[in-house]
Amino acid sequence: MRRNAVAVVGAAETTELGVIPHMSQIQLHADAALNAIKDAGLKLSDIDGIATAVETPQQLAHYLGITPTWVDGTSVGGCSFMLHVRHAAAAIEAGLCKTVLITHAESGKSMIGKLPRSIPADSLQGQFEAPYGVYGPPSMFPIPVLRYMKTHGITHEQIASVAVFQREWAAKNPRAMMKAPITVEDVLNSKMIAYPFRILQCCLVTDGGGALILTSADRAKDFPNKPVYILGTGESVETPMVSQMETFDSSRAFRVAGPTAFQEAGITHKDVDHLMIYDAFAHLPLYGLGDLGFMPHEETGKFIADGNTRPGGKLPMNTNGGGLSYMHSGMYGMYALQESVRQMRGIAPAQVKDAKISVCHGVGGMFAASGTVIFTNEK
Ligand SMILES: CC(=O)CC(=O)SCCNC(=O)CCNC(=O)[C@H](O)C(C)(C)COP(=O)(O)OP(=O)(O)OC[C@H]1O[C@@H](n2cnc3c(N)ncnc32)[C@H](O)[C@@H]1OP(=O)(O)O
Repeated sequence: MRRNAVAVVGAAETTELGVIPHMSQIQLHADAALNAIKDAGLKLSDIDGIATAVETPQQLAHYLGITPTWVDGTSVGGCSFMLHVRHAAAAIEAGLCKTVLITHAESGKSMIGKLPRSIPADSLQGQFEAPYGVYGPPSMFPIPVLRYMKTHGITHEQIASVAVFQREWAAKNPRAMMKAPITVEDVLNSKMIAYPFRILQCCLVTDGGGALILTSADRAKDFPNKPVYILGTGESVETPMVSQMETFDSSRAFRVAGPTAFQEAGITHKDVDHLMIYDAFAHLPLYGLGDLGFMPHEETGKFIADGNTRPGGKLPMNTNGGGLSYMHSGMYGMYALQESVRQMRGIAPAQVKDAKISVCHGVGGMFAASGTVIFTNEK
């Protein structure tokens, strides 16, 4: 895909975030979508492409009353929206549509208009993992981490520091759910959820959503906001079963998606001003830093614990507070995309000064899938 050929011209979250029991999931979708369309200065009828996961494109088109010429219902968990950006950019470049709405929302906390997730008995996970008690993220995600720690010499304190520094970012963000300062000791003394993860190392369960509007860069100058260009993208999948990962020391999907995006963008790691690494649980930024090639895995824990990703650090990461402190199950990867776009527009609550390149990396279905988008505000 050509660099900078497609731009984000609209971006918005739901009006409220957190606990929203008076809105159903599809209403949250519509709220995010209408806010993004307004942000782009468009009308609903201008949208000719829809990408969405969890709710299907047809449900969303019906609810919004539009008839798109291009749809994408790719649903690979939390990074679906990174893949939607990649697919939408390709579709716009190919002339299949002009203006794409990517939207995601969930009533993750209030469960209004949403069925609880279940693992089908006839799926691979249902047959070979769930019967052994590995059921759902808090019991699946922690399995590889002990092997990761042992192989790469990572300590519990280093992983706890991810939560501590993200809370520092969250304290600067009025919309973050959790803002009170925490220490490494607080994290390691908080309620045990699934060893080794304590509650402060697990993402929040919330209601909310967000949406993006993409169009060709040639048209982007006609929109009210500073365009944010798509410099590079990558995607991959490995396996839905944590027991079948090639290795616990690394994610194969990360190692494909991340470098593909860097290669497409034509940048090196030194060019990155701002980084979002999807943090459903506190260890994921370590895997991301290693697998995306920022540094060897052995150095990731020390790099974070030394404060390099905290406010004022040399690689600002998860600057809205991330899934651990901003909000998570509700927006999934959309919270990371929204923050990358805000940073590139220069309007983030904790704005990184002069940031020109933002890398946004997502994970889906535990380590099953991965998507990376590299944004820039310079054409
Ligand atoms: C799907 C993909 O593709 C990839 C992914 O993203 S997977 C991730 C999907 N999301 C998850 O798995 C969510 C993980 N988190 C959780 O399940 C829950 O937060 C949890 C099990 C960790 C805690 O739930 P719980 O024990 O029922 O806590 P709960 O009784 O709701 O709250 C107790 C207190 O802790 C707080 N709290 C709850 N979760 C918290 C969290 N994650 N971090 C910090 N504080 C939290 C609450 O605000 C509450 O505080 P008050 O007492 O002051 O009101």
